[in-house]
Amino acid sequence: MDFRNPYREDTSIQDNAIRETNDDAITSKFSAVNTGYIKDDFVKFFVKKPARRPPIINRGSYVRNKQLDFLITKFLDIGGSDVKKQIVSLGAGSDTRYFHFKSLSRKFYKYFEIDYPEVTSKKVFTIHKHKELFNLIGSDAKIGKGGTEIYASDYCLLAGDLRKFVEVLVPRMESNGFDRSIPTLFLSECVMIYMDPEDSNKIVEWAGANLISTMFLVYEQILPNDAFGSTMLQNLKLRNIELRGIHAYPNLESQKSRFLSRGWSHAEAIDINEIHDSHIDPKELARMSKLEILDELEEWHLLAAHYCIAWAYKVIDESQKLLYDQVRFVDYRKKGRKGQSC
Ligand SMILES: C[S@@+](CC[C@H](N)C(=O)[O-])C[C@H]1O[C@@H](n2cnc3c(N)ncnc32)[C@H](O)[C@@H]1O
Repeated sequence: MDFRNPYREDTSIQDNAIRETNDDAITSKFSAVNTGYIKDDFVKFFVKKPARRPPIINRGSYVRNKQLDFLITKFLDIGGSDVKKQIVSLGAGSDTRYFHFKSLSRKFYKYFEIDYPEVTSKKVFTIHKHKELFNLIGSDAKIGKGGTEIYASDYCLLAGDLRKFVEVLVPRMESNGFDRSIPTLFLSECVMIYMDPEDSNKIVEWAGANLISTMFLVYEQILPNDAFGSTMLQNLKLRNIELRGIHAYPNLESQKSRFLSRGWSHAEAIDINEIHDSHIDPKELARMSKLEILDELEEWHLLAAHYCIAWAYKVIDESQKLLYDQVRFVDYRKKGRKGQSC
């Protein structure tokens, strides 16, 4: 008799498929780096099979990376760069942001990265293999848990399942220096969208309830119900990937209310079209137009409408609100208008 639970097997097939999305993410970033859209000296170490992506994907990667980096930099600047701050990158995969920021001499009290052990073991291997990466972490770095984790003075890579964030991962972060009393940024870049909302909500609720000063930054898909959105879901389903969170947070309003309904102080959400058209420096747009031609404009607008960046902050001390209100994009349209009226 076969006692295997078919549903459990199904879950592990889906979990595997979700882990594989990490390869897509890093391949796309590498394509954008190689084509000249973004600068990052570390992505190359993590790519298994380099592939050139079409112009709309490269442009999307540019907007995503540039603007997430911009908001993270704004967070790190709150109160001055000497104020201790920590970052928790949920489902960090092969993300190279820690290395990129460190190479720019950015300081963190601690940068935590969390992913499944199947993913972190590969990251540990790559970091250990390349001195360009290992040297940035520092000579005191230790590898643990069977080669799936790294503990260093300002970096901590942990292996675990985000569905057990509060019960398992918070104690593990705390035994590795996580400090509830300092400003903390949570980053979910194409991660919570793969989780059941009951599980991802617990992370948002825990952060809002237990930290004195915190910011959450989300990049993920929206608009599942129009023609483009349902084709996107069908295509992913063929690869056993389900966007479990998209129906709970299907648009910009719900992306904001995910935080506001849980007592967060402030939330914003903008789609990639709006960011591209209003918040990217026109000089950068001109530079990109020389890299390659973006002639599939209709497809670009559709794609860009289906991804958003949302961010929220929660502070106990009201006076901190003024500091967090500075975490916002530059509005180049307003800048232009101001310039014309002078
Ligand atoms: C699309 S990749 C994004 C990686 C990275 N955030 C980036 O943008 O480059 C999604 C990542 O989330 C991780 N992930 C998804 N669900 C997770 C869970 N329940 N626990 C731990 N990691 C998870 C996957 O393993 C994968 O590495």
